[in-house]
Amino acid sequence: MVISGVSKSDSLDILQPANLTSDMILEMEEEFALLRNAFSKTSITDEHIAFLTKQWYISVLARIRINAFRIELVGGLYEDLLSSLVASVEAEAAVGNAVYILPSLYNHDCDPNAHIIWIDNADAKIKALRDIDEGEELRICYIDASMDHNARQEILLQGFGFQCNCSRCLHGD
Ligand SMILES: C[S@@+](CC[C@H](N)C(=O)[O-])C[C@H]1O[C@@H](n2cnc3c(N)ncnc32)[C@H](O)[C@@H]1O
Repeated sequence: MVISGVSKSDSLDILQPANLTSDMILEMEEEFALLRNAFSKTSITDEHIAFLTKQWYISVLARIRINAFRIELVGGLYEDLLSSLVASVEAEAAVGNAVYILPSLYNHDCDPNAHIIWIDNADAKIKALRDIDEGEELRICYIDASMDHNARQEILLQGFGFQCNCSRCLHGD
């Protein structure tokens, strides 16, 4: 999970690539003001909430965005789940977003060997998509892997802030 490090000035870009409208910025500012206001009404001293700056809030939202999973509950056969790769499922199917400690550690691969699934409840389970060698890193796919090389690179860079080092991308596929 990306939880440490100094937030970069481009956090805001990673937060909502391409779609960051002035309304959304306004909404974030309102949420931040609400949060600060809530703290200021408690007996917590200013010194203890000195960390609570707008930049801190934005960096937290950015980290949540990078690490969060869109939960799509799937009932039915285990085998059917293979067809429901993360980003290919319609947004309407999502029941919420969540950050999980362990699943947040999985790196992305455009040819993943594992997939996070939700069956009946919000407990995240990992399903192998093929035989996995001992010691092989488990990697999931953050996006729709059926897109072409350039489209995947762009989404991963703009949306998740990294240049993909998976074998498929390194081979220009
Ligand atoms: C959800 S975290 C995954 C865990 C992260 N590697 C860690 O150690 O905390 C996502 C971050 O991992 C890195 N990452 C994941 N998949 C990657 C990939 N295929 N190529 C390069 N960096 C990747 C990027 O820095 C990305 O922002």
